[in-house]
Amino acid sequence: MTSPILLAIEDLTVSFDGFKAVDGLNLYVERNEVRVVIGPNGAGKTTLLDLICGKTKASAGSIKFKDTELTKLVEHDIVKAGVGRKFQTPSIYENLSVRENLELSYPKGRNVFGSLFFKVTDKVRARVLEVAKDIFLSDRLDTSAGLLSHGQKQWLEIGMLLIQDPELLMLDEPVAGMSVSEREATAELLGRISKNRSVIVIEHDMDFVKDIAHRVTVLHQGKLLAEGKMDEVQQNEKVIEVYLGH
Ligand SMILES: Nc1ncnc2c1ncn2[C@@H]1O[C@H](COP(=O)(O)OP(=O)(O)OP(=O)(O)O)[C@@H](O)[C@H]1O
Repeated sequence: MTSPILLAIEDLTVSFDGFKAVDGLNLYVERNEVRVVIGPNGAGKTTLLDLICGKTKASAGSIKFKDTELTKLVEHDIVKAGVGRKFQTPSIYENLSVRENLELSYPKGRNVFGSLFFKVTDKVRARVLEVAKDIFLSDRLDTSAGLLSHGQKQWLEIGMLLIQDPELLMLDEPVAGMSVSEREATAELLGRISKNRSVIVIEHDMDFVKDIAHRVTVLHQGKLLAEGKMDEVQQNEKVIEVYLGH
């Protein structure tokens, strides 16, 4: 039987000049789960995502993704293993169209021959249309990405990850700067895409967290402060003291 746990983090620690940004952390994310990580500034949330995607190397501990130990892999092998990461600022190609951005992100576009020899096959075209629909950009396929609204750019970047079909998708403050209706659409999008993948989201907007989280992990000073359903976490006195009460 397949394990319900997709990502198992154990005793994870990273020190920067003796300062532990993540300190002995244990975290387990299930398949098809939307996990939101919250906590005050400097709690170690971004560093945690950096560790999972290989941008930062762990000082100690383990990050198991299915049967693969990620701490031993370099960033692009972690992507190939099925982990996608979206940073806070969109990294789309502004002068290319939405369609071209999605085509370039299709996994074969980055094979041994590089994108130069990449052929846009019917299969790729079909997948681009499917993803564009998922991210509400079907009618913007030929628009230059630079002309999209801030929210649409964020969606495009999510689409550029989705087209690679990652089993784990990590998003750092995906709704920052979005309008209310864009936030609602993004919540619906995350609910839909987590039907067949897990999603880890760092977020400060508590209304949005309530909308999307299956479970919430609260970090404080690099350590796990609390974990559970949103309503449990919201009533936790330690969480109110260090974060929600502020
Ligand atoms: N490469 C680095 N070198 C030194 N210190 C670092 C490095 N990366 C992060 N830190 C420190 O680690 C701590 C945790 O930072 P991190 O960005 O992970 O916090 P965060 O929870 O994401 O905060 P925020 O909500 O402000 O984004 C901070 O004190 C930060 O200054």
